Amino acid sequence: MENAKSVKLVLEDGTEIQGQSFGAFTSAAGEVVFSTAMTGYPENLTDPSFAGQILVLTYPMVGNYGVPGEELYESISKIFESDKIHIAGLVVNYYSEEHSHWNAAKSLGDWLAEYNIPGIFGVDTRMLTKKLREKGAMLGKIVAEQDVPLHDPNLENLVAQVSPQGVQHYGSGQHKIVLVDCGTKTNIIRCFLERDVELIRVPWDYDFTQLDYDGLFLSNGPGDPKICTATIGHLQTALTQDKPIFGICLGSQLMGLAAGGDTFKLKYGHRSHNQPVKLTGTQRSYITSQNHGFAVDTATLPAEWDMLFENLNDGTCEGIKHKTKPFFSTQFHPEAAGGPQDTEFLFDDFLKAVAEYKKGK
Ligand SMILES: NC(=O)CC[C@H](N)C(=O)O
Repeated sequence: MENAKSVKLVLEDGTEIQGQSFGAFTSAAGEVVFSTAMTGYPENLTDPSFAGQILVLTYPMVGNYGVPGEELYESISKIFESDKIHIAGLVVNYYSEEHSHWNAAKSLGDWLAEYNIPGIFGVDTRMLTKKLREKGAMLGKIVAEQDVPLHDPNLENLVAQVSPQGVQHYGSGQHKIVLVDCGTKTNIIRCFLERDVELIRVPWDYDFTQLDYDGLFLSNGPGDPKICTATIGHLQTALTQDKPIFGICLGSQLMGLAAGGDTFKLKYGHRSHNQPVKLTGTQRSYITSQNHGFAVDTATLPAEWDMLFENLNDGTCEGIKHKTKPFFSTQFHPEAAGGPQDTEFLFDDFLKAVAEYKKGK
């Protein structure tokens, strides 16, 4: 892009990297994390789990396929993972303002500018990623004209910021599922609506234990799971009952905490579309889409819980399950968007458990 203004990326260890501005010419601070996914920026940027984070994309050329226009399906987005961009800033190597794709409606830079989100290009993202891998995810900022202080988004209740205010209903299928929305990706809603489900979407701190439902689902979401004490409290009540429970990503961490286990912050997290996981007790592995900075500490799980999936790169917990009750979770994203859809069958497994629970009632 010609005539782009200069901006810099500053890390908490003092590193300063000069680059050029695209998107909004403004300053922003956050936690700097990297994703090695090769595509999927429309999905990633609108995933509420990225709230507060400055995202570094290691794929060298970004923007080529532009950004699609909005289309609605059952009053939710058909294309994006929520109704706005959630990242705090974007860092890329080569930015392509020029784009070409059958459903592109605008450039990535124009889309970022619409939401007042800064981007910086011309950064050696591989050098930067090596640094983040060695030192761990760091606080950082993109600085345009005005300097801004560093701040740690994980100290804030980000879930409260991205969770909806009220209750919404979708679908008219036979299984009544409560979705606790801690910042859900819309593809989770789409995955349910493609199945035989009536969905009741409730805010993160809503007391769903009072509702009449057949199965409980806990969504993904931003920040440190330990901040969601209200959700953990309601979940503890649900764990004393027998209705099936399924959690994804933050939802998995909340299940681990409610069960009495602990979570910890990974050095630099897992963010990509090709993370291998192994199903416990088998030699079966799956390639999964992931975006998380925290994980359940398997060693702290109570005796009635097991690790369900293990990450084959670093051995960390990628899901848990109760030994006797129909409660399970994945740290990865079976709904994909972006990434491989190989584990979408877990939605069917959950609904099978719901049908069995209803039969046995
Ligand atoms: N995608 C998610 O739900 C992320 C969960 C949590 N915020 C983490 O970073 O680990």
